Amino acid sequence: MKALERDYQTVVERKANPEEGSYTTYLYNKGLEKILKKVGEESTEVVIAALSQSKEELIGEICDLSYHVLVLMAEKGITLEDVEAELDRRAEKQHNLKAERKPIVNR
Ligand SMILES: N=c1c2ncn([C@@H]3O[C@H](COP(=O)(O)OP(=O)(O)OP(=O)(O)O)[C@@H](O)[C@H]3O)c2ncn1[C@@H]1O[C@H](COP(=O)(O)O)[C@@H](O)[C@H]1O
Repeated sequence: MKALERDYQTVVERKANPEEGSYTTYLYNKGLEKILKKVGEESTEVVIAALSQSKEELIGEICDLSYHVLVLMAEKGITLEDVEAELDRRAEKQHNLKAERKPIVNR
């Protein structure tokens, strides 16, 4: 997804070059615990929105969570390619398992 790639590049850039007034820089300065706290908070807000709010509000909360996960990834040196490689590995594994499955014979 292009927006995720763009935002990931932005948060990585903020790590290399901190900017005054940047929320991302604020998070890095606060450190890992603060980033993890935000990921936890935003996850809970996604759950609440899914249960009781509109689709638009849920999309907003998913965006907040995605952004904070990107900051966590940059903080931990994880790239989008790392995540993509793991997703590909899982898809390949599921594909192979599916090929091995015996068809269910209807009686
Ligand atoms: N996608 C986001 C994004 N989503 C959410 N947020 C910020 O996340 C914060 C979360 O709001 P909260 O009310 O939960 O938190 P808060 O009360 O403001 O602050 P704390 O609880 O963290 O103390 C808000 O201040 C939002 O502005 C984001 N901040 C930045 N981005 C992206 O990151 C880019 C760089 O932003 P800066 O680093 O600010 O230049 C931007 O161009 C955006 O693309």
